[in-house]
Amino acid sequence: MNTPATDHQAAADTDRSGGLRLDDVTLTLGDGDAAVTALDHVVLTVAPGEFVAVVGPSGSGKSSLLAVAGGLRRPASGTVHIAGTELTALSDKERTATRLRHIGFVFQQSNLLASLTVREQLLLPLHIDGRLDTTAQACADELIEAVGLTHRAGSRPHQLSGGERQRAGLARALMTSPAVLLVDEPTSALDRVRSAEAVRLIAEQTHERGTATVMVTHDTAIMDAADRVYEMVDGHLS
Ligand SMILES: Nc1ncnc2c1ncn2[C@@H]1O[C@H](COP(=O)(O)OP(=O)(O)OP(=O)(O)O)[C@@H](O)[C@H]1O
Repeated sequence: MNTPATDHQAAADTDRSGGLRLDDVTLTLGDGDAAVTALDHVVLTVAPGEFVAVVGPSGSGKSSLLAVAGGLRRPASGTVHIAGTELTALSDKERTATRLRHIGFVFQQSNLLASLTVREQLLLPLHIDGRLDTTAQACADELIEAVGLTHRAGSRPHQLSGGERQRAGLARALMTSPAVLLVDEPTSALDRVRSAEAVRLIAEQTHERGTATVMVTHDTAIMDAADRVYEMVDGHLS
């Protein structure tokens, strides 16, 4: 596979052979009597091009799982590997650099910047990084087309529907051609039909671009598109 997104990222020399691996990961939040075991000896491997869904009720540890997998939180014990790199062995600075380069996040709220158009949202990180060349622009246009927003490329978030904002958030997350894509409850703002569409699009992009994707959700109705489904209960993954 050789998409413009991967071409563009060639310089980043991501080792995609690794995907995502969590080994015996435990996370405790809070102190003393208020301490909660948010992740309890979690083991999870997601291969490149694989779409894994994690389903669980509120408070079961889904957001904690994404925070640890994405290097936003350090686990109390266990290891996290991303694209062949042990995230848990890195300094804070190295971890941030690895996160920016190799991990894409799609949040519940799409977190788009109000003043920017869809196309500008995708190009902003490269602009800041001084890497805004024609390849980057072609990559942005290709991703915008892939998520069906070409006709909305010049629109700002307030001019978009909830589903369109989600799709813009997905395109933005894919812009760095991440090895790992972490998706938090992509459908909370959407109706049934739009939810199914959003999840199908994530599955399609995962398979096409070879990302190792984890989607957490409490919505059991949207799991059909996933290659594997896990259940999270009280920090346990099974
Ligand atoms: N800062 C904190 N201090 C103490 N406990 C916390 C803290 N943050 C979260 N928790 C607890 O950790 C557990 C896991 O929380 P987490 O947010 O990962 O669950 P979740 O499955 O994502 O929930 P939701 O679906 O409601 O977002 C919960 O019991 C929660 O109350």
